[in-house]
Amino acid sequence: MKPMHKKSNSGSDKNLKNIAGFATREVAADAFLQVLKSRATLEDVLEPLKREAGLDDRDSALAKAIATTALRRYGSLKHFIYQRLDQKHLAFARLEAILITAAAQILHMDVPDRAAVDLAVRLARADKTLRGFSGLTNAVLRRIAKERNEIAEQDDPLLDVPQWLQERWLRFYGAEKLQAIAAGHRAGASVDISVKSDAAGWAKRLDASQLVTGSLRLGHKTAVTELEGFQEGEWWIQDAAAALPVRLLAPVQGERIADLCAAPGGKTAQIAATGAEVIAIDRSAPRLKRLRENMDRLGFQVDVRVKDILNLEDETFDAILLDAPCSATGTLRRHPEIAWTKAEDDIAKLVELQGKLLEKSAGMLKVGGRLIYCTCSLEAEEGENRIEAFLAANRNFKRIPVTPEEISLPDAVNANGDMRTLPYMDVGENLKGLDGFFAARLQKVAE
Ligand SMILES: C[S@@+](CC[C@H](N)C(=O)[O-])C[C@H]1O[C@@H](n2cnc3c(N)ncnc32)[C@H](O)[C@@H]1O
Repeated sequence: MKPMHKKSNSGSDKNLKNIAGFATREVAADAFLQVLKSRATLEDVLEPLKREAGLDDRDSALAKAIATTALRRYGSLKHFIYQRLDQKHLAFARLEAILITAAAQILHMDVPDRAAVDLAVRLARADKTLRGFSGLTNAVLRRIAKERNEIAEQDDPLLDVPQWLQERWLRFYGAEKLQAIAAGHRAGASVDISVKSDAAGWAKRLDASQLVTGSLRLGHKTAVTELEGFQEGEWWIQDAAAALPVRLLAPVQGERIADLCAAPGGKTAQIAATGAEVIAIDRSAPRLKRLRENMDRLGFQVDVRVKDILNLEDETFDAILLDAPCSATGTLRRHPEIAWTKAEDDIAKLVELQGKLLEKSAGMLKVGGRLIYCTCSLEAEEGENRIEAFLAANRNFKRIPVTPEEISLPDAVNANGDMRTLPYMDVGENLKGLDGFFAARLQKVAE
């Protein structure tokens, strides 16, 4: 759904707004609200809001951090705010957004309580509809600040997981893993990178840690575009888990490999780096534009095609990577809004599409060829069950089990030999967390 670009209901009181930090808080609260209302991504709604408000880079980064924290902690912040209100439901969603984004700053960010409370009160007073709630805003937020220790004692990562996701993860993973997944999502995500070569050398040059899986992890917040090797195309940003499916594919120089659902191209780059010929296909022209820019920076030659996979003409490949569209519930660490913008119904629709894409991919593979199917979802229907159903219906395919040694993550291989990473897993000494990914490796054994 398209994000709304509705103007906030602000009044014209210049004195209220003319204070440092007001515009940043307004952008954060409105972005939070628009994400929930439009079921859009935070990135999509933030851009126009930041531009309209004329925020500089520093304020843009703060607005993004506030909105991200508020979305990551939405369930618990709402819980603790309503505990301190007489009513069960606030009639105005924008008031709730102001309270939640302010509570996020008070409880989870390095923002002075006074600034967070004062700016929230100003936001309420500057909005004609909410003017009468400025006293309530002040009282609730002051209580949140005063009772932070009590709140911390009652806090539980499960509060930030919607009920429908909790039920699914409890069924599939059990109570202990459910709790660990919820904690993993709260921890957020670092910036991981994949390098063309010399991982140890780049770890030193970038002051990064080398993960057991081979990716590098940045421990600092320097803008990546300013780091050594970025402009020169020596490396690219890619979550440690997202880098594993191509490791399982193990492309060989000279092979013709189809990268299906390729954009924006993290996996395309990995395949191209091996010297294999890559045909990168995706139906989204804007996302493929980003893929082309990425490949240009990295200096990789890739055959890029804007096409719906389901409408591809007959053509065969030595190997195929199918990174299917999915609910992306494995990426809540970096996109916390997904917990609140996706619904259970979405999964059934995606599962149907994944099944069709798998069947289509199977038809385009030569006999003896490898097929990697992967999704960044934690849902069994989009991973384990999808592959079981496919293998049951396609006797000409067999699984080539993944071994723990291949990916250096002993806990990330299930009993069937499929890869299943979870957001809380250890990826090195004192290094935790990667996206939740599923990957299966199949081989076509007969026509
Ligand atoms: C998980 S993302 C791919 C991420 C990418 N492989 C990477 O590593 O950067 C899924 C992609 O599938 C594409 N897609 C969804 N349905 C498609 C279809 N029927 N045909 C082609 N591409 C499709 C979307 O445009 C999206 O870019």
